Amino acid sequence: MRVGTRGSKLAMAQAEKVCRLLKEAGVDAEPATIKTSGDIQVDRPLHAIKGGFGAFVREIDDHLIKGDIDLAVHSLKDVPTKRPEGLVLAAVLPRESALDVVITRDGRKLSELGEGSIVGTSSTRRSAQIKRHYPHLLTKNIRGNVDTRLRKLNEGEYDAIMLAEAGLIRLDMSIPVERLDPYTFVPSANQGVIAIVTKKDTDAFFAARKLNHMETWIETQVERIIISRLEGGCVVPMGAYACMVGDELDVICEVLSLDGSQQVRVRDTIPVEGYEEHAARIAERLSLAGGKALVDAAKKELRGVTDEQCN
Ligand SMILES: NCc1[nH]cc(CCC(=O)O)c1CC(=O)O
Repeated sequence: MRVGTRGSKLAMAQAEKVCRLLKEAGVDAEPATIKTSGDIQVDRPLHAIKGGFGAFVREIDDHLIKGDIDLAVHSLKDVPTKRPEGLVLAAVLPRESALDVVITRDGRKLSELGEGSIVGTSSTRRSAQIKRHYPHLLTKNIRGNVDTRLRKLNEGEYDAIMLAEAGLIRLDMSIPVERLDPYTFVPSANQGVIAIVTKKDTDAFFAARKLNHMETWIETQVERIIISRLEGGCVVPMGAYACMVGDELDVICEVLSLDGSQQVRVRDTIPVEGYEEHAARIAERLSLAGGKALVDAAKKELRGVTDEQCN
């Protein structure tokens, strides 16, 4: 089985992990790196690349459809909820960490940074959350892989950077971080989860299925139902996090205005049984409480901006 992925260090680490797990399950698998337009045009800002971030996933999907590869490995949060005809989400691996973390040069926490300190992030969700919870801080776009971001932090261009803890874990980087409370800084839907996409009902599909982690599947489906109902896409400041405890799910979701001045959130516990309908109802509550209006306002303001970086 050829396991296709982008050429970034993180993507390759994810594909290697899937290959290792497939082999342990008795399936012969090897990684196949695909250079996407984003990897080729590294010197251009991401928003200048046609299609933005979702384009990477679509390019890999095209190779899957053509049959160049048998399985595609992605970060689930980058995989749009609408899938091309014939392709399916076959499996998700156990969630490593849904949390966002903050890294500073001297180990200070976000709350210890002085007035006007600059936090690097390209996610509209993260910058809206920082503006809301720490209005004295500034946010500034940052691009590049984790190594590049750390270098920019160390060179003093930023006082802090905020990113997904899962990326650091997958790259085996043990650096001191501040782990942010997910009920304050609600993570992006599906953050910290590796996904395997295949053609429907193929040998590759059934092979991938063996790796599926049911608890993570249910949590991430709840999150996907919520974000797809709000139709925010990848760039709107929105978070959704579901955590399964026994036969219940603790769910929190929120939408913010781009400047963080407005925030609508819903938190509730729902039963695992019938989770699809319960998740849809939570989405409806978020929408009616003003979430939909915030999504539409943010989309309008962001018109023309493609998914520069998924939330
Ligand atoms: N938006 C890009 C992206 N897609 C997946 C991850 C991290 C790994 C994950 O969440 O699975 C990242 C980087 C980040 O948000 O810091």
